[in-house]
Amino acid sequence: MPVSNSVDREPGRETDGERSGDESADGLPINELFYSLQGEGILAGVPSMFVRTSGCNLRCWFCDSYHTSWEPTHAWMSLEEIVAEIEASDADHVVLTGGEPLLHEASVALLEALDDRGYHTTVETNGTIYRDAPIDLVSVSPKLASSTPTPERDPSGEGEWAERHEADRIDIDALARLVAEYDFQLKFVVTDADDMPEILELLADLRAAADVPIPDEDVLLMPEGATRERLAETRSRVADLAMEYGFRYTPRLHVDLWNDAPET
Ligand SMILES: C[S@@+](CC[C@H](N)C(=O)[O-])C[C@H]1O[C@@H](n2cnc3c(N)ncnc32)[C@H](O)[C@@H]1O
Ligand SMILES: Nc1nc2[nH]cc(C(=O)O)c2c(=O)[nH]1
Ligand code: SF4
Ligand SMILES: [Mg+2]
Repeated sequence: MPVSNSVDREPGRETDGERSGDESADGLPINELFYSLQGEGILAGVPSMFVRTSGCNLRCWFCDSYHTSWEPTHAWMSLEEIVAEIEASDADHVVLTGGEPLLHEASVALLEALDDRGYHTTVETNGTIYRDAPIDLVSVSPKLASSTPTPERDPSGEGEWAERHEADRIDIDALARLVAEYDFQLKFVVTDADDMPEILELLADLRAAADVPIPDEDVLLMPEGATRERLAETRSRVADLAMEYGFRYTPRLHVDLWNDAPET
C-alpha cells in the first residue's frame, strides 16, 4: 500500500496559476506527498516518492488532481521537511508533479537538493513553462483542445476558464526548450481518434522548432480516464491508435491498481 505523510488538507494560500516569484523561496504548497509506483510512462512500475504541488495555470476538464487546479488545497512545507519525508522512504526515484510544479520557483531548489542526494528526478509538467533545473526525465503532457473546459464540460462552473486555458495550453518555445535540454517523454492524454490530427500537427511544429530529434518512440499515448470505469471505455481504442500511428502506449497502472484513491 502506498504510504503518506499527514499533510493537512486545509486550504492555505491559494495559488491561482500565476507563475510565482513572490512565494517563499524555500517552501512549496504541497497537496500530497506519498510513496507509490510510477503509474505512467517509460518508468511505469518503479517505486517512487511523489511530491504533488498545488496550483496550476491550466484547467483541464478531466484533471485527476482537482484539488491542485480547480480547487487548490495544500499545506506549506519547507524544502527541508519535504526532503526529510523523501529520505525517510526507500525510494531512489522522486516524481515532482502537481498541479503545475514548474509554476513554482522553489521547485528548482527542491530538484537541486534531490540531485545533490543522488535521487533520480522526474518532473510531470504540462509543458507551458521552462525552468533550468537538474531534471533526469521531463515528462511533458501538452494539453490538446479536447482538454478545454467548455461550458458543457466544466467540472465547477460554466466555462469561465475556457478562453484562458485555450490561450495558454500550448507554448511551442517552452516545449522546444524542455525537449532540447532534458531527457524527455511526450505523453498525450487521448480520448479518441479525434485527438490524433492535433497530435501530428503539434509534433510537426515541435520538430521544426526544436534542435533535437523527437523519435516516435518518445511519444506516448495515454488513455483519458481518472477511474477504472472510464479507462475501460478509453484504453483499448487508445492502444489501437498507438499501433496504428506507431507511437508508444502507456497504461495508467495506479488507476488499475488503486482506482482514484488519493495518495496513489
Ligand atoms: C495531474 S497532471 C500534473 C502535471 C501537469 N500539470 C500535467 O498536466 O502534465 C499529471 C498527469 O496526469 C495526466 N492526467 C490528468 N488527468 C487525467 C485524466 N483524467 N486521464 C488521463 N491522464 C490524466 C496529465 O496529463 C499528466 O500527464
Ligand atoms: N502512481 C502514480 N503515478 C503517477 N505518474 C504521474 C502521476 C501524476 O499525477 O503526475 C502519477 C500519480 O498520481 N500516481
Ligand atoms: S495541466 Fe495538469 S494539473 Fe493542470 S489542470 Fe491539466 S491535468 Fe490538471
Ligand atoms: Mg496522477
